[in-house]
Amino acid sequence: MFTNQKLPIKAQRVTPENFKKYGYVIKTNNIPKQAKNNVEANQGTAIKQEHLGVIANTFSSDLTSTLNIHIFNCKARELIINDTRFHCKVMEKHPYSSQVFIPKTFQYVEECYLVIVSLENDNKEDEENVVEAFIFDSESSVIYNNNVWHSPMCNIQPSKEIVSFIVSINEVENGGLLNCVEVESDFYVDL
Ligand SMILES: NC(=O)N[C@@H](O)C(=O)O
Repeated sequence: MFTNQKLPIKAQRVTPENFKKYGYVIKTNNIPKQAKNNVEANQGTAIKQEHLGVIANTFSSDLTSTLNIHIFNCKARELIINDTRFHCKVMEKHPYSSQVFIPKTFQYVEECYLVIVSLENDNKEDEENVVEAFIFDSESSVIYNNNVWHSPMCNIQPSKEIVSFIVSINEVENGGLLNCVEVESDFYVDL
């Protein structure tokens, strides 16, 4: 799975295109003038940018799942080698729900958080996953598709202040592994 990565993974700046196979990137705080998904709303008092992402719910219909809202107040993560390298020790996934993280900071932060992802592979447990890492600014939200492996949220902002994220995810009460599967990992990401 994630304990035999040969070299540190080099993080890249995220775009909707390079992140597409893992989920969605939603840029807030900018109203693209000619975006194809702009529509007028609220009797002309708002510009709606619609269909920017999907929060999937693939729980079995015989389970009661709820689309919950949480806030994760994420502390700055420890970075080594002059704040350039992150040691990823845990990966997790939500088998039956997407998960969205919407950051809130008091000012723009170019390198705000690190998203480390990997697609579920159908091969054996002992085969290494392909992992990619992306740097998000503080005006970009992330939606992880269900069953996409990801590191627990990783605040890398240089000021070392807490970054609060509004988080939404479908969950089954006391669902345990139905809601979240965690595995040990041991690899490095270079910012
Ligand atoms: N993704 C993340 O940071 N953590 C959550 O999935 C969680 O439920 O802990």
